[in-house]
Amino acid sequence: MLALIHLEEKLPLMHLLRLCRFVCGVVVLALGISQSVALAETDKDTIIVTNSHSWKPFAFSENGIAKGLLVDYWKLFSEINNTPVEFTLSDWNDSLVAMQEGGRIVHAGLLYSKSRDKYLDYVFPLFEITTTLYVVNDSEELKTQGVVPGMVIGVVSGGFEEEYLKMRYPLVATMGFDNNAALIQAARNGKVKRMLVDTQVATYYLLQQENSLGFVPIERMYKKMLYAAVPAGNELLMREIESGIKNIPPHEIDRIKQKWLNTSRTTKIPGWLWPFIGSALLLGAASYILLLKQAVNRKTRALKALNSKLEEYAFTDSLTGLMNRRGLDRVFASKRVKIMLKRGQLGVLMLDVDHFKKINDKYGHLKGDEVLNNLSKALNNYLREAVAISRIGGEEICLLLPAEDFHDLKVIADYICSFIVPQASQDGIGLTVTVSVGALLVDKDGKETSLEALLHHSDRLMYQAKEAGRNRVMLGCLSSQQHHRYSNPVSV
Ligand SMILES: Nc1nc2c(ncn2[C@@H]2O[C@H](COP(=O)(O)OP(=O)(O)OP(=O)(O)O)[C@@H](O)[C@H]2O)c(=O)[nH]1
Repeated sequence: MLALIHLEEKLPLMHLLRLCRFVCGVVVLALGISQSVALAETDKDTIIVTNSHSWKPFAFSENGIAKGLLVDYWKLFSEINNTPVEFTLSDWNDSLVAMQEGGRIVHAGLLYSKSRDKYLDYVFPLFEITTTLYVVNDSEELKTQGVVPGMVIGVVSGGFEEEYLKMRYPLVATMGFDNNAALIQAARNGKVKRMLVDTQVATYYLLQQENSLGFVPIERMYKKMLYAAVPAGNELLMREIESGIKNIPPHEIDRIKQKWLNTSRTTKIPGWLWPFIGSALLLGAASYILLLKQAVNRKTRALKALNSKLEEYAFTDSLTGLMNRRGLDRVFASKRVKIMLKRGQLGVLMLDVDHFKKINDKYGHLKGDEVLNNLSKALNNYLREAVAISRIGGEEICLLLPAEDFHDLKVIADYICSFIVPQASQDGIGLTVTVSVGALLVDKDGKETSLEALLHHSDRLMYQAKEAGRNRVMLGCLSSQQHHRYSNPVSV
């Protein structure tokens, strides 16, 4: 620099310009170097992540691929912090040896112990883990025994379980296995009767087996945190891991825990099962609705039939099957009768069996019933034109018939008395049936057209027929109150 100043003093302006260009070049070069240093800082080196290759569900190797809760955790760490990681899973002891060799290496998760403290710096608590003593399920004695001196307990070599037992139960013998898979296999083969294993690991392994109850947990030994650890003294790596872990959102950690710690055979439902169950439920519901609809329709039809039957019963006389008084009311209210009334074409006939009491007394009540039945059948069979044939009293039958005038009414009444009524007689036992009839022609001039009134007038005519000697017809017209006596040739 002194030399440069010296030059500045001596050289003219041209040289001064050249000097300026040189200084600028030096500055640009310096900037370039500092930039490339900064680039090297962001382009992070790969971190080796180590753990066991048989510690399901925390870390394990399947077909050469690293899997498990801790593997997912460190993959997430890598993604979020843009730091490449590489998994080197091995037997447990080898993973600890690798940590002792140092370098840019992280132990994915392990328990704190004094012996490990010598070569590890623990960074961050990751997950809680419980460790349980398991015994074979076939011995009640083993199940109730607990930990006693001299007993042999299977453990993973170099694992915290081994260290824990030696420290807490120095008189207990341990049988070491390279990894959890080997330990559990030995337990299942009957080589060890007791084993001290992390609860989550045992649950995961045992649930994969057919006979999951081969081993039972008898005592929870401890509950501790799993830590991430770096080789002792590597401050820079420790800080990088610590700040990187803090960047991981808690819900992502929960998701990973959910994925690995809630895994069991019972929850493994194949993907196709849900749509299948959905379709089956839909189909079931649709069939149920259809069946329900059919059942409701069937029941409605049956109910309708029953209702109409009940209705018919309500309008029918139970002895003769003729319509009763209610039935007569219904027919009288019909359009057909209204038209007949309007046109003056309705005949109302009141029939009363003569000396019916005598028939009952002489032949018995049942024979009296039979007479009523036979008379009803004959009326039904031969009076097709009748609008109504109704039994309205004991032996009283009322007929509504079309009749335009007295002549019509006379012809019909004659036909009834001389042809239809005798059908109820039983000549073999000397039972002759005759009736007295009140036959009312409802003239179109007639003002009073209620059924009550018509029955009353026809009844009066019928009683006149009785008074006149029975077995005869008394004709009458409502408007004129004219009565025509008509005698039937048949006599009692
Ligand atoms: N068998 C039978 N008898 C009945 C029934 N309903 C009413 N009677 C009987 O019919 C008889 C009617 O008698 P009455 O009203 O005195 O008249 P009758 O004997 O027919 O004499 P006249 O009507 O005056 O010709 C009574 O004895 C009643 O018990 C019935 O459903 N079945």
